[in-house]
Amino acid sequence: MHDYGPPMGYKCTHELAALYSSLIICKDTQLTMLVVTTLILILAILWYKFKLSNSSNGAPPLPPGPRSLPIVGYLPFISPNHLHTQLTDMARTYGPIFKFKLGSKLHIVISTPELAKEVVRDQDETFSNREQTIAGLVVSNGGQDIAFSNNPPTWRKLRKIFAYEMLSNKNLEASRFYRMEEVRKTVTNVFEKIGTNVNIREIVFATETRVLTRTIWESKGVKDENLADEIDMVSSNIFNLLGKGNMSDFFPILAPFDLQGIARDMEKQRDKLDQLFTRIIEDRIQSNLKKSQEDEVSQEGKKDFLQVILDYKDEKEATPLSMTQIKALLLDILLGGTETTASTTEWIMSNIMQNPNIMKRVQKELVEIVGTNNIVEESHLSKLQYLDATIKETLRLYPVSPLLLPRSPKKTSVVGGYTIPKGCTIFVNVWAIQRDPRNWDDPLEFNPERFLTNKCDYKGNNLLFFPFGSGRRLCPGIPLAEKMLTFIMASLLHSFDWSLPKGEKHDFTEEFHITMKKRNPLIAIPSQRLPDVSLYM
Ligand code: HEM
Repeated sequence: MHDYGPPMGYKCTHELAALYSSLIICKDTQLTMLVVTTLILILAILWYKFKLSNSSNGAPPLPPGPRSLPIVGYLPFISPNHLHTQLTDMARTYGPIFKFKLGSKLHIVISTPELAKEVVRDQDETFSNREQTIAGLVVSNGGQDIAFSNNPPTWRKLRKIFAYEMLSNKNLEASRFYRMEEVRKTVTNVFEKIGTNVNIREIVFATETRVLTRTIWESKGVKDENLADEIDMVSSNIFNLLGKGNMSDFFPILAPFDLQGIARDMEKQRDKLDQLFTRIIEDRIQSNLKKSQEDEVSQEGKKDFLQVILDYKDEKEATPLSMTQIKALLLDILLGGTETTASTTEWIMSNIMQNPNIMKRVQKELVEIVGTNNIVEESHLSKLQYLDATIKETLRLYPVSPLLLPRSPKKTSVVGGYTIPKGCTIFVNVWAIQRDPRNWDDPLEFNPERFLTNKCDYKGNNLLFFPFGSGRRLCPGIPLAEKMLTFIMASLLHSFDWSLPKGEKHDFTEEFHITMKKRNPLIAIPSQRLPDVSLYM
């Protein structure tokens, strides 16, 4: 029996007594409640202080010296499909820099141009490592390519060859014919489908794969459509696997079990691609041996990419590239170029179709620059300023890599006054920055006009608009991407009018895998626009 009387000043009524006895049963319970209440109070105070220290609104000034960034959440293993929007919402609560754990891995999210500058420009060297995923490491043979590499000497060498040799103006000019022929083939294919459903993403993916495969190895002779189709299929499979959330990445302790079979499936795809590449490279080495030195393949200015890579010799040591390095370059150009261009084209077309006035204006420009008794050629592209602005506006609202390719600091460093531990994962939320009302007027309005007045480019110098990244890891494929995006869009809009299937509505739902694409593919119906049918042949 415990004797707890009513508090002083209370009349002992039956109700009060009943309430009292239901709340306070014994002394031990009272003590427990006291401890629990105190704990809750302490946690509430800590949470409040923590929120304040992360809040962008009314945040107290940071004390001098780096502070530890508190963890704002432990996201359990999640499907990454909406990661960029989730992280944008979290930034509204926790401010422009916050950290959270995905599984056992620490992630830091940056959501303002000022902080992005600290990472990708001011401390570019420190933050130049990539966050390496298991699928990425498998497909790149342990990061031996450019995109997944964390080995500065190899990365530098391969990137130099990629940007200055393969994608040099001279080589891009030499491969102009393949782009022209393949884009024309696509126009003919679409013409045959007039009045029926066309999947925009699929036709662009196939066009881009054919352009790239021919640019890589078909300077003359190798015309293997099946090979291009096989590569098309393997690349799509690789992309699917790269975009899957892998438990082993978030809980490395589980990696040996490969519970989702992602590493195993990726090994299969890598081996298939490896066999295809081996076939192509060995064929070329054999045919080079047979051919005379005056052969077209080896003539200045007429080399395809494969020949450029095979002829490359290290400046100092005069050593050629290893077979693994050659394959790694082929892998990067195929993976880097197909999915990104196809997804971006689909977003551009969706936005243009949803805005009939913009469609009219793009087509009016095409009539002025190209004419209606002519076909689009690369010489027209630089004059298509309104189309260029429309592409930029799409890349602003729908950057296909909304969090860039994640980076990781080589050493512990400081960003925004906070300590950033070595080896964590950094997400630069370009999607949030490019939609932030502090950076853009009416940010959610699709308005290409803004890029006619504001002549900014996407070469990584302007951290309000950097869909291709910035700093030393900036996308090296920009010259090719820009040509292909403009050429395909100009050709599809010059040759056809486009409408949605009856009863369909525009759907802009995003889904983020390794790139951000439309959840439901854009299906559109083409109709003939040019008077002369021979312009479609
Ligand atoms: C619409 C087209 C494209 C977009 C939006 C795009 C975007 C990007 C982004 C955001 C990055 C990461 C940059 C960073 O971390 O700062 C990147 C890297 C890369 N891109 Fe692209 N890209 C496109 C087309 C291409 C093309 C056509 C190629 C090749 C022909 C390519 C090859 C690469 C490679 C190899 C990397 C890795 C660079 C490195 O890690 O050093 N990309 N791209």
